[in-house]
Amino acid sequence: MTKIKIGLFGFGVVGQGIYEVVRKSKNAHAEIVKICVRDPKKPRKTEADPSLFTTSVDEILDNPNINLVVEVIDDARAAYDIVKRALLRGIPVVSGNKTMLARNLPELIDIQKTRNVALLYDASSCGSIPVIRNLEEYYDNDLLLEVKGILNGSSNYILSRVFDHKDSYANALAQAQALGFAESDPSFDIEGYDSLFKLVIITVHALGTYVAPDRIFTYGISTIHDSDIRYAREKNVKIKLVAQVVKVSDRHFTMFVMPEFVTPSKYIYSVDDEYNGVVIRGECYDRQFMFGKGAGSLPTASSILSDIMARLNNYRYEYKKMNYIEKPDYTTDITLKIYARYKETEVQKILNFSKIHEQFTSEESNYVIGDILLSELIEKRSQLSGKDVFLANIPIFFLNRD
Ligand SMILES: NC(=O)C1=CN([C@@H]2O[C@H](COP(=O)(O)OP(=O)(O)OC[C@H]3O[C@@H](n4cnc5c(N)ncnc54)[C@H](OP(=O)(O)O)[C@@H]3O)[C@@H](O)[C@H]2O)C=CC1
Ligand SMILES: N[C@@H](CC=O)C(=O)O
Repeated sequence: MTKIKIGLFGFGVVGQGIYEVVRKSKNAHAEIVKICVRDPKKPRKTEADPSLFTTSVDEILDNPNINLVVEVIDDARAAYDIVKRALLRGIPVVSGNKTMLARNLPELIDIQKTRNVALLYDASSCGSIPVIRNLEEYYDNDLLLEVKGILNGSSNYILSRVFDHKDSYANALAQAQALGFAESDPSFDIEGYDSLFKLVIITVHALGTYVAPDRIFTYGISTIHDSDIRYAREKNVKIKLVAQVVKVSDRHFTMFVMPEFVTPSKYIYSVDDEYNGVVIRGECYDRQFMFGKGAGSLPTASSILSDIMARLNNYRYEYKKMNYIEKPDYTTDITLKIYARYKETEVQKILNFSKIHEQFTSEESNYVIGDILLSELIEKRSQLSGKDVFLANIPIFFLNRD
């Protein structure tokens, strides 16, 4: 069996976890031979031989002994450059970088095909949960109707702390950062972009279709207010940041990321802290549920280790669903029922609701519950930025056969 010789990019939260799990694993037949970082002198929790460190990308890419690149850096542009160069040289890559992947997947898929080289990235979506390989291999048919869930550990950790432990939002965010769950720029977590990037990747493996991130409605949790939490408690629901890709008819699917009111009967209601939960719904089997740690050093590293081991058997994604004869098209022409809470901003002057179900005004805050087109939300998204508006989806069942 060929030993895997790894050139590792990044030695932060995830990189150090990889170093630990590779050392622990007796059957990995893998060894980290070089580690590229920004600052080799930086003090780190995990001790590694100083001679392993470099700041030179070429020192890894030009090393003929290295037969696998593992990329876990927090700079998406630099990551794109490293991963593309490695693949073009025929060096297989394992990456956990969802920002880089979601922005560049079509090109990276093309390079994998033309250069006959593998890029694996299960750790990029839902940390330790093997969601990508399952969607790619097990759900390799067109019975899949929906993939929906909590894809971001940090925002879920914050919501759990605020909701269940009455912690302050700022404190909970600081904890998510200290525990290594949050992105270097935590606005990616709390504004929903991290969930969005994961959803883009998941959709490629669920339905065989790439939708560029800027075409997808994304709303985060940063504007959540005590009154939203009170409202949810009164209704006996929890607020979760939910990402979903759903077939709305035989010919169309939709996708979006936004907070959602979740009732106790739903699997994701009990997904707390940094855990993620993914519900997969299909034509003949109703629902299946995957649950596990979505962020953190060792959980993420264990997923990277699984991809490293998969390379021992030359595993690669085949993107079979991209070649399906009939694939559903992306639509934003669907109606959602949403809760919009605001104080100063006159939401109804910005958002055009097709139907109002409920309205409430008070000195502290106001809300409206109404029906609205997803396309309208996308069009008006920029007008809501920086405003005192919190949105939450009130789920409805979509599938109408056409
Ligand atoms: N944290 C988590 O739970 C998860 C993270 N991920 C993803 O993994 C990646 C890494 O995350 P995480 O470990 O948390 O981030 P950290 O900030 O902890 O570590 C980032 C590492 O990248 C290195 N780095 C940054 N830019 C460069 C560059 N241009 N060349 C070489 N090295 C560079 C840094 O070097 P230096 O140390 O010298 O500054 C650091 O070692 C991100 O893409 C993230 O989205 C995925 C799943 C879970
Ligand atoms: N910041 C991410 C890390 C894992 O992907 C998260 O909180 O889920």
